[in-house]
Amino acid sequence: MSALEAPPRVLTVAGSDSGGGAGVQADLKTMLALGVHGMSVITAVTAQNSLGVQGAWELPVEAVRAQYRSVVDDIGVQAVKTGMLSSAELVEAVAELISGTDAPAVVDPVGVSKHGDPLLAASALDSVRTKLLPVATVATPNLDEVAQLTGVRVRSADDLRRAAAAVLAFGPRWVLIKGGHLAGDAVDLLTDGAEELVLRAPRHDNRHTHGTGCTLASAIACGLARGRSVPEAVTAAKEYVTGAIAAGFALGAGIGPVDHGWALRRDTP
Ligand SMILES: Nc1ncnc2c1ncn2[C@@H]1O[C@H](COP(=O)(O)OP(=O)(O)OP(=O)(O)O)[C@@H](O)[C@H]1O
Ligand SMILES: Cc1ncc(COP(=O)(O)O)c(N)n1
Repeated sequence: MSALEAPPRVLTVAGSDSGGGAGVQADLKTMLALGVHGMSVITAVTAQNSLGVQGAWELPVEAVRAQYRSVVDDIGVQAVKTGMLSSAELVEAVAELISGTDAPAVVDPVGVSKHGDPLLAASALDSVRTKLLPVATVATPNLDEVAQLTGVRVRSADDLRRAAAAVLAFGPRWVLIKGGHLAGDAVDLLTDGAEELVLRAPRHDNRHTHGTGCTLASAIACGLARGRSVPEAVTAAKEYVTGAIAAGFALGAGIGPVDHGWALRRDTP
């Protein structure tokens, strides 16, 4: 890239995590580490730290729409990533904005935080199923989100295919079922119903995993913005998040963040 050439642009539509480990903060750090220009539409502000979510405040839908239009109409995007959307009204507004944007969308259907604090109203689940998933290029639910959205409970890696089929029925082009909450290797399944890719990484015995899901989805969006195929982007993103988990560090008294900067330091003695 020459000095005058702009990097690919990626937009996150997500909530703010004051502790800097998940949400918009994780997304922008991932984008910096992966060499794209990161931009944000903030949907909600959370008071959050290593112990949990102490408060959450949603933004008005017109503030979300205005941020999105400001970015897309002037700067333009090569990929969009969504995270915490909080309410049915915001889910539906964001789905409509994405459907009018000519760029791939990675949808992380964030339901609850690692500590079990709700980040999406129960009344918004149906809008996620019927409005948001159909506009996703890739949806990246974890096992709790799969259960909430489809009723399918994954107990072992053998159940991942059934979970993927249930999510694909809502209309995303691809689904990545994240098996990070299972025991043993960290196994995820990517499929579009025809092609299938199993992504396996050794489980790192590290409790500092705050923000894994946000980081993975953002890294996928970075790959798509560079013009990579979905399997290529997901493979590279899995490698990035695995390294970030291996380097996760303690902060505060609870669960610390993954290290978004690990790949930048990889070649530094
Ligand atoms: N201990 C671990 N070691 C290696 N990889 C892991 C570990 N925990 C999770 N992963 C991987 O991290 C990625 C994110 O998966 P996870 O299931 O944690 O998502 P998530 O629950 O949405 O994340 P979060 O809890 O941050 O919202 C997946 O690729 C998963 O396999
Ligand atoms: C604003 C925001 N968005 C997403 C998450 C999910 O991340 P995690 O499950 O690691 O807490 C979060 N905690 N906060």
